Amino acid sequence: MNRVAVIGGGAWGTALAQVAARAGRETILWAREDDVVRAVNADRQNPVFLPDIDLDPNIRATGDLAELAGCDLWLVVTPAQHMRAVLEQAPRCEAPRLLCSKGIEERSGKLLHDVAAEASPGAPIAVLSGPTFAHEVARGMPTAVTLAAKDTDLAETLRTALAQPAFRMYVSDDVAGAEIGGAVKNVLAIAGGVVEGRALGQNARAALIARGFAEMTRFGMAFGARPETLAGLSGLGDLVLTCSSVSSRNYSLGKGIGEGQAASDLMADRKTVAEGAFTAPVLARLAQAHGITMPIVDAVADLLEGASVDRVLEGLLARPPRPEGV
Ligand SMILES: NC(=O)C1=CN([C@@H]2O[C@H](COP(=O)(O)OP(=O)(O)OC[C@H]3O[C@@H](n4cnc5c(N)ncnc54)[C@H](O)[C@@H]3O)[C@@H](O)[C@H]2O)C=CC1
Ligand SMILES: O=C(CO)COP(=O)(O)O
Repeated sequence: MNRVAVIGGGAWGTALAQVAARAGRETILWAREDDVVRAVNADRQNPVFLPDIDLDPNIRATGDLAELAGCDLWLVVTPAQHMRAVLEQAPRCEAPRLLCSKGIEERSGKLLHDVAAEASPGAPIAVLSGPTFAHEVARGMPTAVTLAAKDTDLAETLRTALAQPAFRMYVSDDVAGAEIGGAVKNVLAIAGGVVEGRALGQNARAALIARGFAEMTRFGMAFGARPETLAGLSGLGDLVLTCSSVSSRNYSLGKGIGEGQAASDLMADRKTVAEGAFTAPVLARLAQAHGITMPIVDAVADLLEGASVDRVLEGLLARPPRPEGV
């Protein structure tokens, strides 16, 4: 695992390149934007997606996917909706793919490990997920994540290659659980932002986190996740993080909606990705198709389509009472 490729020069890809370089790996960061490649190589900075952070000299950027062919491990950090296309353009090789993006592919309804398996036949797949704001990880601040692979030897090998005292990796074999937590929390973080933007109060925030977690658990259990994974770093841990801070792009999007701005205006011209906006419609669709009740997710999907905050809130508060268990 000496040569590590990071595919995606956004905030999270750049932060993970820091992690790999600090672990002593020769690290190649593939970025789509020429100005990112230039700035990383010339100035050791990524001013476009992760400003004001000095990057490790062991990171070299490239805009050429062909250069990744000789790498021993690929960290895949594209936005979820672009993962398939980027992997299909990348050279064929059987280096393990560690998927670090969070989402569900909108058009197929597939989790990202299924997308990656189709786009990179023969390559082993693992997933990294958890409460990880990129700017904190890039600065070396203490962080813990879930690293999941069906093959537990692979998970251990990847952990050994990347883990550091301030980047703790907890291994698991629950790939679906790790992915579902990260995908669903992005949608719930938008709702968390609406609570803030509408000044609905701290009680409402706590209710949202608890009832949102019930929705995540219902969905996860139906799709093969284990409850302890959902209650861990990649589920509840990340839900708490992103429902509490404007550092979350999903939360900020929801905050703008709660303050009365149109979701379409907020989404237009965004350079950074708010994955929850793409996951919400497909998650709502999958839940409906499988008879899983997810009223908060449905509410977020409606808000993104332009429904009024007051009407959506009224609908949620008028739901008939039910027993608390999930
Ligand atoms: N930023 C963070 O703190 C964290 C992000 N993630 C996840 O990592 C993934 C990537 O997010 P960030 O690095 O934050 O991105 P970002 O929001 O910083 O940057 C946007 C990224 O999208 C890429 N992009 C835009 N259009 C594209 C296209 N047509 N094809 C391929 N790539 C395209 C850009 O090149 C850039 O890398 C997302 O799934 C996100 O949920 C996960 C954990 C933490
Ligand atoms: O996934 C994240 C932290 O774990 C980042 O959240 P946002 O994409 O909402 O910024």
